[in-house]
Amino acid sequence: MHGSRAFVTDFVRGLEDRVDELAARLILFPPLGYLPLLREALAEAGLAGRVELGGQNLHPAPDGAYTGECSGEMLKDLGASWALVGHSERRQYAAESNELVAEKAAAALRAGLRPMICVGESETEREAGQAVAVVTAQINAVLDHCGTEALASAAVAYEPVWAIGTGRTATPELAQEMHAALRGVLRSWDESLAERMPVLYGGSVKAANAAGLFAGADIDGGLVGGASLDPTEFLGIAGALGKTVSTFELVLLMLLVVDAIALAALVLLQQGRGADVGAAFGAGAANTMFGSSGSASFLTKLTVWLAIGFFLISFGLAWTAKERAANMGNLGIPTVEVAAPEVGDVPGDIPALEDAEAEEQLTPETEGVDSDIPDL
Ligand SMILES: O=C[C@H](O)COP(=O)(O)O
Repeated sequence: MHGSRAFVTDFVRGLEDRVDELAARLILFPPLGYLPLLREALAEAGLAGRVELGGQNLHPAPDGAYTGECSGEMLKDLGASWALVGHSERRQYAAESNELVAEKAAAALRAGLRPMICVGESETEREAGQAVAVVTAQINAVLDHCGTEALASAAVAYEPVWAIGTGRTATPELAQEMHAALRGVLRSWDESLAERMPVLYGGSVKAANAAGLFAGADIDGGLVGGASLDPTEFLGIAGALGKTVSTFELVLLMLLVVDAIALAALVLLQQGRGADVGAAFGAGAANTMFGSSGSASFLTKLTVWLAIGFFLISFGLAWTAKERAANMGNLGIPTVEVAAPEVGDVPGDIPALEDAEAEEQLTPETEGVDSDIPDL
């Protein structure tokens, strides 16, 4: 519950020139009242197709006498394509049960929205060694209610309650361990779904820690709260998911192509050397164009310089590719396809973290700001 009309327009202004270079898929979940304004501002900035929108909550019913509520159908009508379900603050402050969250996920699917299913354990649950069991029950409730086929378009967000808006970020190792456990639960339902379903991490993600978190093999992106209120932070976090080819790289690529063509032409030209080279420029060219020593030495020098240029440009491209790869833990949410439903047993052997280990892995950081406008 952050923001204002002015904030929305300023936020989009802060994004507009810098979104194109990002490889990450971006979804904004504004407070409901600002959804139309944000949609309009994004369209004006030319970002309508680039940034997706989602609702922070929805009612399970499609319509009816539910004062103060908003249905999935209404969110869709307002331009949303996603809906958050089971956010820890909804679970905590609105007492949303696993069953209600599952109904909301089904309502989102019915309305043609993609559910972002939030799961996460409280500090007490973690200290009791129940972290994996809690998130397993949370995700199972949704899978059981909706079925794996319907959930092919969904995403999961693991957001440990103790890390939300507290500045206490899960270490990359702890986050990866929980994500691997979640992936294991998904796999127990459907192997294909487990591979395709994006599992995002949320909980005091910042530009400074995003790359480390996103490097986890099972961490496909972030559900960002407080840090997303600052466009620069937001872009920094999204940038940790990779960037598209920069203008510099494009220029290098073009130079490489021109260099390669020139090099190939010169090599072919010099195949006959001497008189043949001169002949290529017309009668007497060898003595008039390149001096008495002939064109061969000039062409040889040119070839050498082009070859040097070729290697330098190649090294430049290799360096830029390396830099990009270093920041590319993941390219964002992959396209999701419908997977065949196949309900299996839920594994009961996923290890919970020991208390001492969990305590050690809770890393205190600076105070964070709680928010409701996450991104991926
Ligand atoms: O909705 C976002 C998550 O609750 C994370 O929030 P946070 O980044 O402020 O900790």
